[in-house]
Amino acid sequence: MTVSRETDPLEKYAALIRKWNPVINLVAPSTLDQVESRHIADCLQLVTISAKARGPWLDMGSGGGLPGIVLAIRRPDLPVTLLESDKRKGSFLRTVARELELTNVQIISERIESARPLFSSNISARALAPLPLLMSYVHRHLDPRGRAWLMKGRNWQSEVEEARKIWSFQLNAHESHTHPGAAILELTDIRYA
Ligand SMILES: C[S@@+](CC[C@H](N)C(=O)[O-])C[C@H]1O[C@@H](n2cnc3c(N)ncnc32)[C@H](O)[C@@H]1O
Repeated sequence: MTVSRETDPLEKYAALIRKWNPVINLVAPSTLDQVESRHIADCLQLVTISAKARGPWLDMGSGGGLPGIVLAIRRPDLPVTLLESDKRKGSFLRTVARELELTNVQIISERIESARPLFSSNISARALAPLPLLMSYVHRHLDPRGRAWLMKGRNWQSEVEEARKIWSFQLNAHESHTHPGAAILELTDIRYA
């Protein structure tokens, strides 16, 4: 998957990340030259594997909008909510939504654990929290028939083992093509064990 220059809104998004990053630290400064090849490409994998997803989508702890903004750009048919407690990141996300004319995006600047439950059909999170804690966030905001898409690093198997001590769920792990050993965990039927 490549991001073509100039015409693609993803390229405008990458430019906004580069512009704001010195002020807000949206991605690690050491990865700023890899916004497209690392961060956006990582999120485009989620867009591909979730192609059949329908209904409202919630991205928790969106930060600079990864993967929520990428998803909103590529899936204009989905209403996408970005839940991010950091007010400055919220300002950045509002700027991106306005400049890219993303009419399917809503931003909520609250904490995940105190925001009113959203009962979303889909939930994503990237680099947010260890899986056992993340599951409690997902459980609060996911429709019981919904699907969670959790982007985890190479420790994902041990995180799943830990989470299964508290939670029961169906798991489909999609291997990452951008980060060796990492995976996107697709979870359904989430309940207390
Ligand atoms: C490490 S960053 C990852 C951001 C983005 N998902 C990414 O992959 O670049 C985690 C983000 O989650 C937000 N966050 C952490 N805990 C949160 C909470 N309890 N409620 C809302 N946002 C939270 C932080 O403000 C931060 O922007």
